[in-house]
Amino acid sequence: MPPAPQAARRTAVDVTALLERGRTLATPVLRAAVDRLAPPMDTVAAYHFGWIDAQGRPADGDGGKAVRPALAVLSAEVTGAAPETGVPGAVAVELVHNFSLLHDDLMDGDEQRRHRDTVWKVHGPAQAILVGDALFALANEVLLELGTVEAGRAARRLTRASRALIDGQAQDISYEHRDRVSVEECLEMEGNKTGALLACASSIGAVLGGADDRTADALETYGYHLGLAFQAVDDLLGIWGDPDATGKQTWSDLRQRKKSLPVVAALAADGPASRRLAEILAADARSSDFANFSEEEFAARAALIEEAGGREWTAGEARRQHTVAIEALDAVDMPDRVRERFTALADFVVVRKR
Ligand SMILES: CC(C)=CCC/C(C)=C/CC/C(C)=C/COP(=O)(O)OP(=O)(O)O
Repeated sequence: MPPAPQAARRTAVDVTALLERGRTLATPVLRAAVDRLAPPMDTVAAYHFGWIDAQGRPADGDGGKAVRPALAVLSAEVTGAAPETGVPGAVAVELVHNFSLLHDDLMDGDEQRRHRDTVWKVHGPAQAILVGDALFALANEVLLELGTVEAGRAARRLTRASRALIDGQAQDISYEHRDRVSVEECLEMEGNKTGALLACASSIGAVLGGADDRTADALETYGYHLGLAFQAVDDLLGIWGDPDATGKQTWSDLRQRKKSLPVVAALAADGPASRRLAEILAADARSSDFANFSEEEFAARAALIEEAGGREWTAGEARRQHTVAIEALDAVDMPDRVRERFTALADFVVVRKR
C-alpha cells in the first residue's frame, strides 16, 4: 500500500528553488540541442528562449517559468533515481512546449510573450513555423538518441501527448467560430492542449528512471489535472491578468474571441448578465470592426463575464482540479520529500500571477 500522504503535505517547500533546479539542469542540454539547428533557426530559437535579444546580443530574458522541467526532474526521484535522470525528458517536453508557443502566437496573432515581441513579429511567420517544427523534431531526437528501452517508452508517451496538444489546439481554434461551447467541451479541449503535456512532464522522468506503467500512469493523472488547474488559471490571467506580470498583451483571449473557461461558464449561467453577454459576443462575431475595439469595450466584456459568474466558477474549477491532482499522488509510492514537492508545485500553479 502506498503511504498515506496527508501528514506529509504542506511542509515548507521552496518552489522558486524547485523551478530553478529544473531550469538549471535542463538549460545546458536545451542550449546544446538548439545549437544543432541550421542558421538562422539557431539564432531565432535563442531569441525565443531569451538567450539573445532581437539584435542578437547576449541576454538574460524571461525563458518561461520552467514548470515542466521542474516536474520532469522531480518525477525521476519517484523511482529513487537522481533528478539528472529526468533531464532528457525535461528538455524534450520543454522543446515540445516551446514549439507549441511559437505556433500558437502566430495562429493567434499575439505580439507579446515573456515580456518581449513574439518570434513571428521579430523574425517573420516563416521562421516561427520552421523553428517550431525544428524544436518538435529535436524533442524526439533528444530522447531517442539515448537509445534505451526507457527512452523509447518516454518518446511514445511524449508523442501521444503531442498529438493531444495538437488536437486541443484544433478544438480551441474551431471554438472561436462557435457561439456556444459547453463547459464539458471546453474542459476536454483544455485537457488536450495543456493537460496532456503536463501529464507527460510529470511522468517522463520516472519513465526514464525505470518506473512501471502503473506508476507512470498515476503520475500522468496528477499532471493531467494539474494541467487543467494550470489552464483554468491561465484563462483567468488571459482576461484579468496584469500584463506586467504575464508578459502578454491585455485582453489577449478576448481579442481572439477565445471560448476560454470564464467565457464558457458565464454563457452557461442563467441570468441577465449571461444573456447580455451572449448578445454582445454574437454581435462581436458579426462585427467587421472588432480588431479596433477599445480597451473600454474589452473591459466591459470582462465585467459582464465576471457579473455572470464566469470568473468565480473558473477559480473554483482550478481549486477542484488541484485537489484531484494531489489525490492522484496517493496511488504512487514515493519518498515524502518528493510528494511534498509535487504538492508544492500544484499549490504554486493555482496561486501564480504569471
Ligand atoms: C499545436 C499548438 C500550436 C498548440 C498550442 C497549445 C497551447 C499554446 C496551449 C497552452 C498551454 C499553456 C498554458 C502555455 C503557457 O505555459 P507556461 O505558462 O508554462 O509558459 P512559460 O513556459 O512561458 O512559463
